Amino acid sequence: MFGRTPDIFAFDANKAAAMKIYDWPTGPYPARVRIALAEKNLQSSVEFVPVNLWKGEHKRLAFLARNYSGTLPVLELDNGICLAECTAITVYLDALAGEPTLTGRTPLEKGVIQMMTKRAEIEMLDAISVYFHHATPGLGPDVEVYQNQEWGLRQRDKALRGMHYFDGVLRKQPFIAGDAFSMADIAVIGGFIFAKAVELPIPQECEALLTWFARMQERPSVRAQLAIVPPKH
Ligand SMILES: N[C@@H](CCC(=O)N[C@@H](CS(=O)(=O)O)C(=O)NCC(=O)O)C(=O)O
Repeated sequence: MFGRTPDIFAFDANKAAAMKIYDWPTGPYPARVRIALAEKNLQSSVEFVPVNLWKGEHKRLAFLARNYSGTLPVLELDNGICLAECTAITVYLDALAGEPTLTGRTPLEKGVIQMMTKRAEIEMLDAISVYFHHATPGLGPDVEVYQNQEWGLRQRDKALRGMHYFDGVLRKQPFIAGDAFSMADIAVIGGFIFAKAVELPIPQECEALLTWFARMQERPSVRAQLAIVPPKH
């Protein structure tokens, strides 16, 4: 049905060195892919190409040709194929190098990790992003061409509810999707990064969530990402 596996699935260390990631080093979503790359020991296989969000470079035709949605990050393969969307990029990277360690090995693990990653986006990360773009100056007036403060504030409140939800999850299990670290944990870490960037505090009563985040920072991949100094824009 699918015929020959396309080249993009044939991992070749030399070819992989030609992979490019278009991103902003300290962006919350790009952080998800950077952490995944570190977890898979693939950082040396990619070239990072900065895209200045504050100048609206991600909304210019040249970039939109790489990602219709005009968001970062984008993974560009040496054959020109561009993968956008953090979850999709992580699934690709996890399958590219060795055994899957981030997206699940069994059908159930894969399903639960996908569900909890999407829930982390819907209930926390994306909600904070909407708050940032609609209820704060965001990327500035030249980029934020439409804002709806009420919608932004509603999404901020949704994110706070989401933090309580994940706190409840982590009172019953050590990681977001169960007994092992996964792509779902990385998505919630992205939520923490965005929450810090917009100065939205994690409620102090979310003790399990805060304890989990402290534990996540023991991972070299996470510690390294949080140590990146934001470049001037
Ligand atoms: N669904 C996308 C969302 C990506 C996203 O929103 N990225 C931010 C980058 S960052 O804010 O995390 O640095 C962006 O491009 N924002 C620009 C914009 O929304 O105009 C994904 O999962 O990759």
